[in-house]
Order: sequence, then C-alpha cells, then structure tokens
Amino acid sequence: MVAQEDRKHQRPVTRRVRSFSESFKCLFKSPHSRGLSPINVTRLPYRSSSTSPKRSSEPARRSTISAQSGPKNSPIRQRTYTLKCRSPGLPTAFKRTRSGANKSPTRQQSVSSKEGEILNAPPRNPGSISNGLHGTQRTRSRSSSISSCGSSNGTTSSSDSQWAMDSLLDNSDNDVTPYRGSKKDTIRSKDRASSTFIDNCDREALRRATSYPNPLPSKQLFPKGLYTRKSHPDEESLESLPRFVGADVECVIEQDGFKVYEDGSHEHNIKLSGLIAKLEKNDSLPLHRQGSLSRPKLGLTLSGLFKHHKDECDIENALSLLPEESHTKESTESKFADNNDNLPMQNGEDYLKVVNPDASLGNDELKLINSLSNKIHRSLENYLQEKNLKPEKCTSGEASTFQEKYGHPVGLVGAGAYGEVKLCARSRTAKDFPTFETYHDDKYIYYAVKELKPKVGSDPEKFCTKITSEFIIGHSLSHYHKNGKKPAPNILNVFDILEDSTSFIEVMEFCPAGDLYSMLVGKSKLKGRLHPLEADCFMKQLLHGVKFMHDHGVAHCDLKPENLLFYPHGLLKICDFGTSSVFQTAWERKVHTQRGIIGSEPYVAPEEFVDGEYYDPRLIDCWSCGVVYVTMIFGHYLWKVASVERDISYDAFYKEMKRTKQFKTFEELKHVNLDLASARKIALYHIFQWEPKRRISVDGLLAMPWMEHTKCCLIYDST
Ligand SMILES: Nc1ncnc2c1ncn2[C@@H]1O[C@H](COP(=O)(O)OP(=O)(O)OP(=O)(O)O)[C@@H](O)[C@H]1O
Repeated sequence: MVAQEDRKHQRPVTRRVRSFSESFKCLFKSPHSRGLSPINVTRLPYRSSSTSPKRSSEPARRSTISAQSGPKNSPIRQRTYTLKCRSPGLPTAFKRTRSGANKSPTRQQSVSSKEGEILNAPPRNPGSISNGLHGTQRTRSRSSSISSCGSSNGTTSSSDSQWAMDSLLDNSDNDVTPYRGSKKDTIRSKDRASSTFIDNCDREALRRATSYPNPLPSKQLFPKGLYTRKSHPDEESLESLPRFVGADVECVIEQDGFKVYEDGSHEHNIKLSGLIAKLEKNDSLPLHRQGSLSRPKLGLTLSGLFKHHKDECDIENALSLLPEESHTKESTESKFADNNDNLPMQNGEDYLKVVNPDASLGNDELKLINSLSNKIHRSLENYLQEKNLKPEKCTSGEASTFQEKYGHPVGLVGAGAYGEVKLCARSRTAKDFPTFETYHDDKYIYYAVKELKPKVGSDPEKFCTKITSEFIIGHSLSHYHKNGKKPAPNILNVFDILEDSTSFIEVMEFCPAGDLYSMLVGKSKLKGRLHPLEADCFMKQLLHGVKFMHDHGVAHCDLKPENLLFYPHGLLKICDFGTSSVFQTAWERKVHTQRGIIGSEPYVAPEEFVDGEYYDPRLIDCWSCGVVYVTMIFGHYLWKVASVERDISYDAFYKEMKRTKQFKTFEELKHVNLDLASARKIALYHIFQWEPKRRISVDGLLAMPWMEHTKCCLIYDST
C-alpha cells in the first residue's frame, strides 16, 4: 500500500512557481516565450495579524506568509503564536447524557516525549473500548505571556513550547452566546462545561456506537423514544445536502453540545458567534448607520457632518464589478466542456484548447479576470491619486444597488489585513425561496462582506492580484455547480465583488458559528478539547473540501484554523483563497509545481523551507490538513516550524522518526477505540512524511481506513 501511494505521488509534476494571475497571464504569451521566460511569482504577504476588533486583548492569529525564498533568506519573521504547545494535564471532557455525573474525577496521565509533552489518557484497563475516556486530572501550569515564544536564534526549546493557549485569552465573552441547540441543550452544555468524566454504566452502548468499522443499525436494536434527533432550523439552508436522517436512538456521548448516538451518527452544536446570537435575540435588525460599511459612530459632531470620511466605504454607491449576466446561474453555465469557440486564441494557435474541463479556471473565468483586472487597475489609480471618483457602472440600465441585493451592515464579524469583515442582512423575499446559499433565519438572509482597501504606498499590481485571486478562485469554486455539477458543500460561497469610491467589497456566504480558531480558543477557555469523533468529522469535511479544490486545479496553500468556518450544526467551509495556487487550468494537462514559502508558519510543509525546491502544492495542503488535525486534537501545535534548523520540537520528531520509525506522541494518542486509534495513527504517519514523494495525497487519505470509517455528518458521493 505504501508503495502504491508512493507511486501515486510520483506522478509527473512539471515546472515552476506560478500564481493564480500568472496562470492566465502566460496564456497571452506565445508558447515560445512561455517556455523560455521564467515567470516570477512574488506572493504578497497580505495577511498581517488579524485580530477581531471586538476582542482586542485576544492574541494575534496566524499570519500568512507568502514569499519565494529559502530558509537562509527567509522572509518569515518571529511572530507571536496563539495556539501554543501547552503543558500537560487537561483531561478530555466526556459526559454521558442519561446518567448522573460521576463526581470522582478520573486521572489523565500525561505522556512526555523529548520534544514536549502531550495530553493522553492511558486506559484504565488496557484494551478497553473506552481507552480515551479516562484520564488523570492534573493542574496545568499556565503561561501568562505570549512574547516568550520566539527565541532569538529562531529555534524553540521544549520549555518555550509549553504555552497554554487558554492562558492567553480574555474571558470577557464567556458564556454570552448560547448553543444552537434546544433550551435543554443550552442548560446541559453549561453543566457540561466543567465536566470531565464519563461514567461506566453504558460502555456497551458506547462500544456499539463507535464500533469499527460499522456501528450497528439503530432501529433494529434500540427501542424508539430514547432520544429523538431534531434538525436544526438552519439546516434548511442546506436542502441539497444529504444528511443522516433523524432516528430515535440513544445518545451515548455528549460533550459541549457534540452528541454521538448509538447508531454511530453524531450531531454538532457549535456556538453561534456572539454577534449573530445577539441579533437573533432581538426581533429586529439594528440599523448600523445604514448605507455605510463603517463602524457605528457613538455620537454626531458638527465637524463630522462636513468632514469627508475618506476611509469609509460608501455602501450606497457600491456597484458590482461583475457583468450583470454573471450573477445568474444560467448565463454562467460553462461552455468549455465541448465548445472551444470563445477561446483566447493567439495567432491561430490552438494551444489553448480545453483539455481539462474539470478545471475551475476556464474560459468564463478568464474573461472575468480580464474584465475585473482592468476595472480594478483603473479604480486603483483613482483611489491612489485620491480622486474619489464614483465607480463606473458596469452595465447599461439600472443595476441593483448593494442594499437591494445584500441589505445593510448590522455588525462587525472580523478584521482582515485589508479591512473589516462586516455582517450584512436583508429581509427574505418570496424570490429567495427555496435556495439559500448563505445563512438565514425566518426573516433575514445574512452575508459576510469583506472590505478590501488598498494601503497607501502599496503596490497596485500586487493588490490587484490579491483581490482578483481571492475573488475569482472563491467564486469559480463555489459556482462550479453552474455546469450542472453538484455544489461543493465545504467551499465558502463567494457571490460578488463591488467597488465604491474608496475600496472594493467582496460579498460572501456568512458562516454564523465563526472559525475553527475561535472554536479551539473557546474550548481551551473552558478547559476542554474537541472530541476526537468531532475532530475526525471536521477532518473528513476539510479533506473533501481540499479534494474538491485539487480536483479542479487549485491548491489552497494557506489551510489553517482561521480559514475554516462553521455552521452551528458542524458544516465546515474553507475560505480565504487569496494565496491559493492554480496548478492546472482548463488548457493544461500538466500539474505545475511551485517553490517558495507560502502559508502560515506552523502549517507550512517542510519542503517549502528548502531553498529553491519545487514542490507539488497539493501535498503541502495535505501536510497543513495534518497540522490542523493535530491542533484540533491537542489544542496546541506539535511544533512551530517544520524545520529541523529552526525548531527543536520538529527536530526531535524528525530524529525519532528516523531512528525508530515511530513518533511516541502518535503512538500514545488515544481515540474512542483501539481500531480507530490505530487507523488514525497510520494515517498520521502517511501525512507527516517530510519527503513529499512519500507523503499521502488528500485522495489517498480519504481512502484510508481511518477516513473511510469516520462517520461524517455530510454524506459524500465517495463514502
Ligand atoms: N464568510 C464569513 N463568515 C463568517 N465569518 C467570517 C467570514 N469571513 C471572515 N470571517 C471572520 O473574519 C475573520 C477575518 O476575515 P479574513 O479571514 O477574511 O481576514 P484575513 O484572512 O485576516 O485577511 P486576509 O484576507 O488578508 O487574509 C475570519 O477569521 C473569520 O473569523
């Protein structure tokens, strides 16, 4: 099997670094010049620390690195880390639903390895099915500083590594937001927060639920009425997605709203973000300075009335940069499957023939890119020269206004490197029924609206590439169903890009349960972690989302918890395509390799640090998925940088693997049963191969027993 996998990875990959825009630019050069001139990709480090303005005391999130250089000349600066390696002792909180809590805390023993300590609970009875459910509770030593994380020589020590993520957090918004479950659930989840036990009496039910490979069918075995699964109100937004049908089955695990049923299925109840929870409590939407995307002002001043707010984007005047026709599904139907009529031919050459109709970037996108980048360049000139001109209309006739299409701003969701992310809402109309591609409730439809403002002195070319890339890749991936294919449930919908007199505005699907980063932070605050079955479900969704991207010629290149968003019932959405790489367009059969460091440090694959080495961007995504997974499981990083020169934790992992072909941390990692623990361990070894040619692909990973037998709350074609 390993040999087979290796062969898979040795598929010929060709050439060189190139970014999204270059994938297209090169199409306008003659084939001759394309072959000769190396295309230089400078990936703009566009993502500085993005801290939600609402929570200024929260530490900075991961920054995205995008550069093209090796370790010696690394553009990576020392940064502060927020998901730190932490000190041992946190037991995983498990609680049974039907029985009283066992008041005697079980012990979770920590396992130390050379490079750091991890959290693991050895079984009370080795071989028992509840191996991962009992542990030693130890007092954790908390670090109160995040600044200690980087040593001056760029390496990390194991003591450096023991920073507790939760110690870095403010507790200001604890328990403000309700769970998205029933009232009963809400109360239970509060009770559960401090619970760290599982009682023994229903072990048999738990064993059945998590039996490997197949849990027992529920209805034949269990009487009705024990526990009826209810669908969430927001599930109606996902009509097209098949889900496990509700059944009367017993809930055998309940932890922080995550429930596992006796038939092996499960249910997530992820907290709604504070903003949406507050909005839903009130009956009407607040008018946040209707017509403006800027923050609400506290008071009105006379001078303010006459002052031109240069940095505010003016929503009334925002106009779509998209041709009107591309808003409708029908008109964007892809024609390239068997029609090359509109190809960007050059001097009669036919090298732009569509050979890969599955690529998400084809003729339609090419046209859109051309039109968008022209408009963005023109507008950028105006912005940078502070001409403050109104945007030109893209279409003849009356284009709908931003407000008609997306409503008005009702709050602040987050902040990105180029501006804020706002929540906009508009009333539902009869026309909206039945398809919703974003979050909604009975009355309103919600959109996330991201402001992209050029910085003074910034390179217009880079800014243009960043927003074109972010929008086109997101838009094309999320509109792939335009040609009759199934929608990708794990890719964030990107709807529109508009401009006003000072900035560009990207309109996206709104995910009301926030991102994985916030979820992990929230768990950590409550001294809990993700249940392994919940983490497995997220991993499966993540891998399916990434597989979808890879199948369509795009590698994400910046997978990290901050870029994974959620719906309350656990639907995961991959977002932020600003550093994504197009490794294959519709006109290419070959997969392009690339070089240079791209992504966020702890998630960056080791081959990226090798100076000048070309790598397959799909495999770096796979590595990042592995890091995201272990971060979910441990609640901290295993290393800060996957470079033996720069990180002693990684160096220790590397040496241990070389010497023993094992990594103690993975060997001792527990799951709900031994089979799952073993299947997952094997998969982790396949992911964390520092030699890319030995690393498993995302496809391969999904086919491994671990993922094959992971019950996911979405049912995919291949499962
Ligand atoms: N569609 C969305 N739904 C819900 N929350 C969102 C959405 N988009 C962004 N957010 C929130 O806003 C935060 C910042 O947004 P985003 O990730 O786009 O900025 P960034 O990645 O820091 O900026 P950049 O685009 O420069 O990388 C996210 O971490 C997330 O919590």
